[in-house]
Amino acid sequence: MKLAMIGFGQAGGKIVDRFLDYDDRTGSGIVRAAIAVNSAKADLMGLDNIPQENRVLIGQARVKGHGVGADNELGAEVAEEDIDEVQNAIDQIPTHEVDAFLIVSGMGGGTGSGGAPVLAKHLKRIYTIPVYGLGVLPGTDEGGIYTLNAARSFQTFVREVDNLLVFDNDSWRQTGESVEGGYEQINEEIVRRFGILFGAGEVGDGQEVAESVVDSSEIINTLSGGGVSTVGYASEEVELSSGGGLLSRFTGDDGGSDDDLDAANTTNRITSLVRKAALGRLTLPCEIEGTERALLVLSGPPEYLNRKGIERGRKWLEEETGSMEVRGGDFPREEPEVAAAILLSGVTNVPRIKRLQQVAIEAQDNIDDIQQESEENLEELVEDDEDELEPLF
Ligand SMILES: Nc1nc2c(ncn2[C@@H]2O[C@H](COP(=O)(O)OP(=O)(O)OP(=O)(O)O)[C@@H](O)[C@H]2O)c(=O)[nH]1
Repeated sequence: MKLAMIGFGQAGGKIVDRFLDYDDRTGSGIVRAAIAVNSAKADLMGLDNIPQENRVLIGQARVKGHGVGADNELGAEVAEEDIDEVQNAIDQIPTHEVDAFLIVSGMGGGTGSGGAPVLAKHLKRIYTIPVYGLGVLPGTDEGGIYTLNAARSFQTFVREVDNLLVFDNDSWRQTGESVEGGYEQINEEIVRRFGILFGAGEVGDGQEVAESVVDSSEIINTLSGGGVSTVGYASEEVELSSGGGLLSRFTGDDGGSDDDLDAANTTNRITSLVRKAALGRLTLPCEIEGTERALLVLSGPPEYLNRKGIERGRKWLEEETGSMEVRGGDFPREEPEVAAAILLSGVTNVPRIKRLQQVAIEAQDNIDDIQQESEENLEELVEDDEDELEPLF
């Protein structure tokens, strides 16, 4: 699947930068275009791979290239004011060659969390291709303002995009390690998981064609219907065999039984990887039961992939999620590992989101209280005034 990626804010820019590096390393060809948007000049300068001409500085008139300092209302305002600058950069992209937009952003800061939903709304008005979001939730130890920004922005972002893929920094830091210390690893995890998913179907010249190919339309169908998505992943190292495939490693006389054993091993490996991926750490931890749609992608050397394994994995996912819309296919790659990536789309039972919604409600209540208080004060003042004025009439 070919994507136009737009990294909004520092986290978004760094992750898109990393996607370009991933594309380079793996030849997966998913990033058709990459743009970084930020209100902080230094963050744009710190990027390695996004071309200079695709780095857009917004809000210069307001914040002079210094960032919005975690003020996400200001982030949204400068995005709205300078949306034409962003559009100018997007105009340079051959959008007819792109299957979807992916707006990547941290939800805790000011620029990305404020600006990403503004851009999503803008793109949806102009283009007919899907606009997806990849939102990164802050660590809970990062402080109230980050949580509050994420709580506010999440609701808006999920409403504006066709689907919001979520990665929760909080559940990914190592114990005792600050989130900042772990960004390198975290970002690698993000590009690996989303890279395999979006990379499926992008079979390059000379690559094996998958037995049951996952193509862009299957990814789009899984993401259609909106809501929030999470991704599971598990992998196992295997030996890359040259030419003769896996069978060449068996030397028994009875070729037939080796064949059976081989197929059974392959099937078992796939089904256990699917379970590990779905029940292990998800990019956004949640109950998988109640998921609306799912997509299973099995990647690895073709001799380690088989239709039976994928079919069993798919059936198991149907039972576990209760969804009747579980798609599956393979993604042959000459890498010494077999990996299962599972996209769970339209997840409903997500404790982290419930907590964030609670924060948003409490913040709203506080605002209501403050407003109510000031209205009461105002009424009192008016009444006092009236009391005072009464004798005059
Ligand atoms: N996964 C990941 N998260 C990051 C990274 N950098 C920052 N974050 C997270 O993103 C949030 C901060 O957002 P940033 O993108 O730095 O902020 P911004 O959108 O540039 O906004 P301002 O700096 O306030 O102008 C925090 O919650 C961090 O945890 C990164 O490289 N990877």
